[in-house]
Amino acid sequence: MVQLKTFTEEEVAKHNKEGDLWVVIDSKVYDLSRFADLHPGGSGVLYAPSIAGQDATKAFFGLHRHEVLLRPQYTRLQIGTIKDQEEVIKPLASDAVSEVPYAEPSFLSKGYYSPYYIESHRRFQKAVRKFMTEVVYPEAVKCEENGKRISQEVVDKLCEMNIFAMRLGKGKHLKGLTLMGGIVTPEEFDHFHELIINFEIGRMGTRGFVDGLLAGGVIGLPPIINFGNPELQAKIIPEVLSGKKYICLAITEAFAGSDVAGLQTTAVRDGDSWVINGTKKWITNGMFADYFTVGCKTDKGLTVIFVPRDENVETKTIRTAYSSTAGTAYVTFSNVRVPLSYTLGPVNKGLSVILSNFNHERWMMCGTSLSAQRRIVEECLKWSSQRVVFGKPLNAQAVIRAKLANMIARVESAQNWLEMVTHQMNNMSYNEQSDKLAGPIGLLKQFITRTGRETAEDATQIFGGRGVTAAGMGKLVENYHRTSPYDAILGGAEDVLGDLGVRQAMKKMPKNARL
Ligand code: HEM
Repeated sequence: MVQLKTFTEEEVAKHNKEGDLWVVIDSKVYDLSRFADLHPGGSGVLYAPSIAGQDATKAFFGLHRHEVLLRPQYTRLQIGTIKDQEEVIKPLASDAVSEVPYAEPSFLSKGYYSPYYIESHRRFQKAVRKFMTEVVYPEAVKCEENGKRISQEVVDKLCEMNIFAMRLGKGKHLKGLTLMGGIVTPEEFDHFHELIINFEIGRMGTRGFVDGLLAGGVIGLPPIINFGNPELQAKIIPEVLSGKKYICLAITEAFAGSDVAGLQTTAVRDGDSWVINGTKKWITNGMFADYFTVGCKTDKGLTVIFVPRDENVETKTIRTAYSSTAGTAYVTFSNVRVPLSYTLGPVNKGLSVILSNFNHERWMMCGTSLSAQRRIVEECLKWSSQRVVFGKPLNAQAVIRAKLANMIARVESAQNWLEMVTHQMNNMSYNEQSDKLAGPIGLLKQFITRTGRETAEDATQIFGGRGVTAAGMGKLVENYHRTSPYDAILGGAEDVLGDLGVRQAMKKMPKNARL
């Protein structure tokens, strides 16, 4: 390693003009003489008397994210450090938690206790955070921007840790698998471990990639696990869990969304086969899926059928407000023929197969969505303390503090509700969950997505123009503001879910309840 020189502030101050320009940022001396003309913010700003040859730390952090300084092309600009000064602003270690108040769920905050999380969860969280930071995050940023699907290399690493399998929850599909390099056993793995994965995914702030990260499989594979015939299960489950094949769920159509009973894709029996015709819309991961779990109209109801991609299956990209890394597709089935043995669950009773998936999907979205919302709270707390306006930090303004108070209260209340529901899931049988949790999960998802949009609005106001700029300081806020409506639609529209919650409560009203 090259030993960096040390300089005094007086020495740095002499380099304060075009062709000979140094600045100090957080005790580090940068030679910007040649970079000035390439600086995205222009060269003029760098020659200002308060910047050229001076300590520009405050100005720098009012305009750039710390990550700018960590990019290899910019770290090279550092020529030394200031004598007897030490850097204060350091990047977090890849497994570290943020110390910004409310940036993490309270079980991760120093000195706080939790009734739900035990040592196994904390160990697991540390390992998942490290893996996500080192392996997945760089890929997330790249794919979110270029719109390409997740690379096979990263999928292979995810599958080696069995992260994809864990995202399906606890159960028989985990049997015999080594989870996160053996840090938890399949028997020990519970819905809090799973919640941790969802939180680590959501906090990346790359909403399109969150779905590109095989979300289609999280909802497309369970019908095979729960309703497929043994031969189909033996072939498809290992292929998908090992990342060799991709699967998605194809239910929604241009004709029917939340109104599943209105589907128009048909499956007609012909000897030992189904012949499938129709179209599906908004199919997450459809662009790169090898397999489709398809909701079809049959003679007396709905039937769910497993369909491998062949020349009669066509997928076209749907351009949406989030990144096309999610692989959102319009799918056309033209006389697709599959064996009757590919039927998932009872013929004409597919609605129960579809509904059986919903609670888990919605609960998963509560986790990723709330985590994204919490990340925005962290962004706002940081920004409002480092941004100086009218000579004071932004958080010296009462109106900003009032917005922060509401944001914090929203994530903390949703977190506590979500953890309570997760605790119930850990203790209830599947049937008890269907009976008792469909309503609360619907209401909780409505609460998280609605408050998410309020937080997106508040955050955009706090960040100003940066909140609508896709790169730089406000990039996470911009991404969140643009994409938070997704969570209010996918997995059941917000209003429909709120209504479901209330209808479930009405069903359970005691017959003798009177004021
Ligand atoms: C090592 C030193 C510096 C590097 C590597 C650097 C790099 C960059 C980069 C990459 C951007 C594009 C936006 C982003 O990605 O955040 C930018 C924008 C900018 N920079 Fe710098 N910069 C440096 C120092 C400074 C300093 C000392 C100032 C002080 C005035 C400054 C003022 C600006 C301004 C005004 C913008 C435009 C910000 C905006 O559009 O919101 N930069 N800089």
